[in-house]
Amino acid sequence: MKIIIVKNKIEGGKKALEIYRATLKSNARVLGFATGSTPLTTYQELIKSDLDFSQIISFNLDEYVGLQADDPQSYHHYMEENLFKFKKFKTSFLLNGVAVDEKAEIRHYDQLLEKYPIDLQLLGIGRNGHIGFNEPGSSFNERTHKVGLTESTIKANSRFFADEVQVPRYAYSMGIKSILAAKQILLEAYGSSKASAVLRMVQGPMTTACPASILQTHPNVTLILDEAAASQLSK
Ligand SMILES: N[C@@H]1[C@@H](O)[C@H](O)[C@@H](COP(=O)(O)O)O[C@@H]1O
Repeated sequence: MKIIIVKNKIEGGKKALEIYRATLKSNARVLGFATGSTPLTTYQELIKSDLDFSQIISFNLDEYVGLQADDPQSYHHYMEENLFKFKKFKTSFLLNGVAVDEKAEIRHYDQLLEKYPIDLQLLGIGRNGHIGFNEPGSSFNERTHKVGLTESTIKANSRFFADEVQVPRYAYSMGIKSILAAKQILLEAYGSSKASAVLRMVQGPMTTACPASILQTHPNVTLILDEAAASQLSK
């Protein structure tokens, strides 16, 4: 894993932009995006940049089950507001949170991912080490699937909702196997609340108890961390 330490998430966004620039230059055609507060400065840098995404296909990691695309808390809405309305993409694939046939939706997403392999997957990390919505205990061998969210994730994500009761209890997520299939992975983590998850991801044993620890096996992972998120790593 290549680790880049930055002062803060603003600087992190600028470093991430350099990585996107290099990736697009090397003819990448498919980008995988993430949601949450972490990638926001990266999206701001992409928006301000001269990068052209009009020939780029994008995927998103996950979506809440039960939320319509235009629901303000949906990840569709997040992507629209924070990136897509400013930068035009060729096509953007997201899981449909209100699909009537859940199994067909999952199968379809896997087929799309197989057809358009991801060149660069952006990730955040949950405080419990989850990536996408692959919670502790998730199999390393799963592709897209439906997950029940843990209490800690529901609590952490409730800050985006009026109250905790409104946080959906289920989500669709690309699985660990789909994430590992990306040619390159960029994970960003900022703030002391992520320090223990970062430690377990980088220096802990590889275990499903910390889903992000599997990234130790991927040949091309870059971490952008601020000093607080990196504070528990041994030098
Ligand atoms: N499904 C998302 C993850 O993709 C994200 O990485 C995580 C951390 O969010 P934040 O960046 O807001 O800390 O939250 C959610 O659970």
